[in-house]
Amino acid sequence: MARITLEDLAHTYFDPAEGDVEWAVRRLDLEWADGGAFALLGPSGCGKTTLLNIMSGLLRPTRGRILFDDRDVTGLSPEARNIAQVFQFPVVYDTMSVYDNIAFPLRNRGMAEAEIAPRVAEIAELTELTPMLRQRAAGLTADGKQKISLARGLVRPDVNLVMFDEPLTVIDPHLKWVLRSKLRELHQRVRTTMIYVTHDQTEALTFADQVVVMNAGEVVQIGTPVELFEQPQHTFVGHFIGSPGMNVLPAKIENGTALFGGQPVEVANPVAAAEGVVELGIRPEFVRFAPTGIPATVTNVADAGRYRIIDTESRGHSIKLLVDEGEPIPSGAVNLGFAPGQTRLYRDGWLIGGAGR
Ligand SMILES: Nc1ncnc2c1ncn2[C@@H]1O[C@H](COP(=O)(O)OP(=O)(O)OP(=O)(O)O)[C@@H](O)[C@H]1O
Repeated sequence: MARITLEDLAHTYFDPAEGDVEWAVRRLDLEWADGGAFALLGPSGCGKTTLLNIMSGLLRPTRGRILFDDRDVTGLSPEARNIAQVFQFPVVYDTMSVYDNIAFPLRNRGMAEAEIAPRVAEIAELTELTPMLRQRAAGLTADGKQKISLARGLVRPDVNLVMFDEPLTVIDPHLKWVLRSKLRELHQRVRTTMIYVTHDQTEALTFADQVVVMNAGEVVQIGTPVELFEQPQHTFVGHFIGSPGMNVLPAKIENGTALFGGQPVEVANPVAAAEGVVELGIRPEFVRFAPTGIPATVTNVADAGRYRIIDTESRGHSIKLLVDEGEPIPSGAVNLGFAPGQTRLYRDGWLIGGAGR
């Protein structure tokens, strides 16, 4: 196990000497605590795989250093870093048995057969492979083969880090749910530093204690699932996490007061020192129908099981809110109230007075 530090890291696939090049990962300082369960979450193309390959040693960063505890590993090969990686698609030896596939990384490191057997048995149990241990891997379904990859990634007790790169892509939906909880349970048992890379918020939020959210080559927030939900430091986080995501509305600050459509709105973050055009963020969970407030019109009602998602329009802007099952929904002209403790202002995407900028 190790604490992983990324120091002043940046990467471009182009020649930086050419000047104004595109950066796949922009300047980054990040520490992954020893033994933590992390997720790296962001949309396609935001730089997750680039960062993962830099940490595993497949890619040398254009700038910066990678430390495992206090050891600089920037120039070390993947093998020398002693990490395990599970990829999106199964990597298995078809001609070997399931048992031999799982035992492979242990044999490779010279572990005695007497020690290998209980370790393989334990990991096979966790990944539900026990009944197939004697079968040849070739006979398994895509699900089964990916479970072997997961088991192989998890079997070595001495690794510095286990990285999962969208590992559940080929797994069927029911098993996905089972494996997600199993991975979390497994982390709690072994406490190896684990990083789970995904674009799926449910996978990230179920697995991780700390989620690192990336957008456009940049880390926009690191936080617990609750922090990301309750205190988004960037409008991207508000919008990307949550279903539906945070409402982001144009607003202004005049004489220390936040205004939406010219109407004063009470907000949670300090805005007295700011002035001018900003964005107002409020999650649908914290918008209510109210006797007075922001005038709006209901445009759509969608049933989402225990609650409904209401679309409204106010001064040409869409505002969503959630209403519990059984609660009445007014029609025609309505008024909306924003919970003041959950209404925040952002400038250029970043929370005003927040930690980001
Ligand atoms: N070999 C490459 N050459 C040039 N540009 C690349 C290369 N690999 C990635 N990129 C670019 O770097 C940026 C980050 O890509 P990266 O694959 O790291 O993102 P990602 O978040 O992992 O996306 P995905 O989930 O789709 O794999 C993107 O703009 C991508 O087009």
